[in-house]
Amino acid sequence: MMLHKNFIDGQWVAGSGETLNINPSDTRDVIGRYARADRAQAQEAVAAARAAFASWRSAGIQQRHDILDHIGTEILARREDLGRLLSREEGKTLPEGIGEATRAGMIFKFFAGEVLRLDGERLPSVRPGVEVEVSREPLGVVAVISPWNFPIAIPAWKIAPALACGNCVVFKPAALVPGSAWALAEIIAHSGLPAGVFNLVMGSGAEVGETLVDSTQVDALTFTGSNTVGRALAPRLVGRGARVQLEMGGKNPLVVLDDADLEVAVHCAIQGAYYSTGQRCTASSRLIVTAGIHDRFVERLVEKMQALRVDHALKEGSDIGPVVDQAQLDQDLDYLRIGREEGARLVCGGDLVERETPGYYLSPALFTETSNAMRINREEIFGPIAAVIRVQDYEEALAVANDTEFGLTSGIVTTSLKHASDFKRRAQAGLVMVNLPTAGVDYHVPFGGRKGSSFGPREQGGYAREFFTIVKTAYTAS
Ligand SMILES: NC(=O)C1=CN([C@@H]2O[C@H](COP(=O)(O)OP(=O)(O)OC[C@H]3O[C@@H](n4cnc5c(N)ncnc54)[C@H](O)[C@@H]3O)[C@@H](O)[C@H]2O)C=CC1
Ligand SMILES: O=C(O)CCC(=O)C(=O)O
Repeated sequence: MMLHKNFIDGQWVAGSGETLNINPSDTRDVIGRYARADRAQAQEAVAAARAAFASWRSAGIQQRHDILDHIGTEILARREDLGRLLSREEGKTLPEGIGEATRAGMIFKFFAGEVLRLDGERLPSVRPGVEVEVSREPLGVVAVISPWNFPIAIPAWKIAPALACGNCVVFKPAALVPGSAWALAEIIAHSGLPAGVFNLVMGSGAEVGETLVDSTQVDALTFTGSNTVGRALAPRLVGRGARVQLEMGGKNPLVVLDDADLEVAVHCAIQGAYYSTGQRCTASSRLIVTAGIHDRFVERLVEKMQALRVDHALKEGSDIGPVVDQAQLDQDLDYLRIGREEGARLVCGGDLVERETPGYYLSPALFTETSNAMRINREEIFGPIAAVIRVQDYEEALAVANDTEFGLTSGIVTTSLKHASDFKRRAQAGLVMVNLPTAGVDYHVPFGGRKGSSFGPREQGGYAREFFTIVKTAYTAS
């Protein structure tokens, strides 16, 4: 089996060890061998990025555009294969895997266009005879640390804007999903980028991640992952004057009001809570339902949940793939136990399921009779588990929705324009969804949360430039 190497300074290099990635739908299926970088290699990658910066920052915008556009074209041309690899490695279903690969291609295309749109401003000065220009410059070396749940889209929405703005990149993917990261790196490696502008170092957070965080040659870190890790890393970067952007967890509410269209409400709950095995930071884990529709909603939701097919991610007809690995499955099972101990009623699912292939299969679970104070409603579970909270009216629903330390996405299902408009104004979240699932976002508009979910400027869309560039104000006597 071929060893997939790290990519440093334009060269493919073996690491100090190897990682095997395993298919969570069939644990007998070893997908590949991936080089594991150590601290020294992480430092070499940073040094290569630093050395490449001077020329890349001044590379013409046509060259930058063409390279990013080419990467996007390649990803789109290979989206079926990339999607298949992604689904095999991460466990989301094949349509979801191909959808994610497509999104990654679109992201590179979008940021190719952004290269041409990185504008500045020219203003009159308050002093006669002076002109003011405001321009944007790249930061330097950007470290990209990404999680396992979106193995190609999240790296794409960090790497593409970083390069578009003229930065060099050192990319450390999650150890569970090196395959998608390597495939993306291979496409980037063949795109005509000068050596050192993009580097891949696969390895552990403790070794490679920590080295990037503490390297004085790294100017910025863009991180997506757990709240615990993100919160711990941020002060270290800020302390040495580096920039940091964090996207972390969510405990996203979906409010369902009495006047909701029942089918829309159930569709949003199923999509938001259980698709992608609930392993999305945008997942709806709290279903906040007013009393008049509560019983009908629960009954219809359970009916639909029972029809969901949990099976091998690559099998046709699978709605929900496996949980990503044993550790995440243990975490999910722990929360199922905690929910029961807290007095919540498990009305559906939560069972380990046996399929033809040995995998981490868990049936989607629904708790009812829960309160917002319970741990299952306060902590991010990151699995196919949701809880219904019964409320009396819209005001209570809104208060419960906002009563969380997180603030990534917040959804409402209603036919009332008044309540929808009010919710858009008062939901304490970075993203608000009306009659749509809380998960599933566009690639050309800002993405990010409030409170404990995010830190720093938004990702994606034109707003990404706020993080990946630094502003300069120049005064000229005319
Ligand atoms: N909000 C989100 O998008 C995500 C949330 N999670 C949550 O986090 C839990 C654990 O998942 P993990 O993938 O292990 O998340 P994690 O936060 O441990 O890992 C995310 C990334 O950070 C790296 N990392 C870990 N420790 C580091 C350190 N000390 N220094 C630098 N880099 C470090 C990891 O190698 C990975 O690339 C999940 O069960 C879930 O609750 C996980 C993935 C995504
Ligand atoms: O829901 C989406 O489309 C994005 C989710 C996401 O970024 C995440 O789970 O990390």
